[in-house]
Amino acid sequence: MAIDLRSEFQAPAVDAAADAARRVIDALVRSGGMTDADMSAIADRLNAVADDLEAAAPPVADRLVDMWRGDGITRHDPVAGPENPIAPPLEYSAVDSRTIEAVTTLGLPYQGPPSCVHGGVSALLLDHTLGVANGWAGVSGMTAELTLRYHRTTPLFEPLTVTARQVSVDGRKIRTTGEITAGGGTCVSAEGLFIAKHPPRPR
Ligand SMILES: CCCCCCCCCCCC(=O)SCCNC(=O)CCNC(=O)[C@H](O)C(C)(C)COP(=O)(O)OP(=O)(O)OC[C@H]1O[C@@H](n2cnc3c(N)ncnc32)[C@H](O)[C@@H]1OP(=O)(O)O
Repeated sequence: MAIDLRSEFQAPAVDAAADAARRVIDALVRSGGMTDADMSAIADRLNAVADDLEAAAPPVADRLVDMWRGDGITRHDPVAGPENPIAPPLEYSAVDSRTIEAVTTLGLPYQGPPSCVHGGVSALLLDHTLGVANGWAGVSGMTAELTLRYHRTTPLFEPLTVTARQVSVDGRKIRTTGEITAGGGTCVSAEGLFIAKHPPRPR
């Protein structure tokens, strides 16, 4: 069952623009210096798009309030946020009442070792996914500790399954585990300690 706690804030045109930006990021990294494209002209065109966006954008303080409307999963975060071009984005499904998963395939912008996912990117995906699992299970908090074990390299260009499960809640201490698997094998596993605390939302 797909987890969709943000349907009231759907913005298909915004998501489509973010998707286009993801294509641009991927194509830029893929091109590097090995392209016949006129990169100076492309830089001018991209800057023209940024000029249009900046001219029409709200003050940051107003946007921060807007980002934190509602109580569900955010739309702007760097892992699952459909409106954030640096998010793959992950789309979560419920496995059971305390477990969630998402399947994603990462490309060149997320590379660390040759043809493999950067370890910091794996940490980002797991931190956030453990946090969302906590929200899904009903008690969430902030990351106090995140312990990772990199069992083997995590491949680019192959489907990755990112899973997280809330294991226990003891007072304010929430313990959550997760892993990234590829082809049925564990690439990265994570253990997190979260403390039930919620910074005030911008108003
Ligand atoms: C649907 C919605 C989806 C929502 C989905 C959203 C998903 C987003 C997920 C993103 C997660 C993040 O990246 S969060 C961002 C990264 N994390 C942070 O920035 C956190 C920075 N740290 C802090 O703000 C603070 O240190 C806290 C909140 C972690 C704890 O501070 P505190 O609230 O003052 O609590 P404090 O009294 O110190 O500690 C409470 C108890 O926890 C223990 N404790 C505290 N920290 C630790 C620690 N590192 N290791 C061990 N134990 C610790 C203390 O010993 C104490 O135990 P005892 O004496 O009671 O036994």
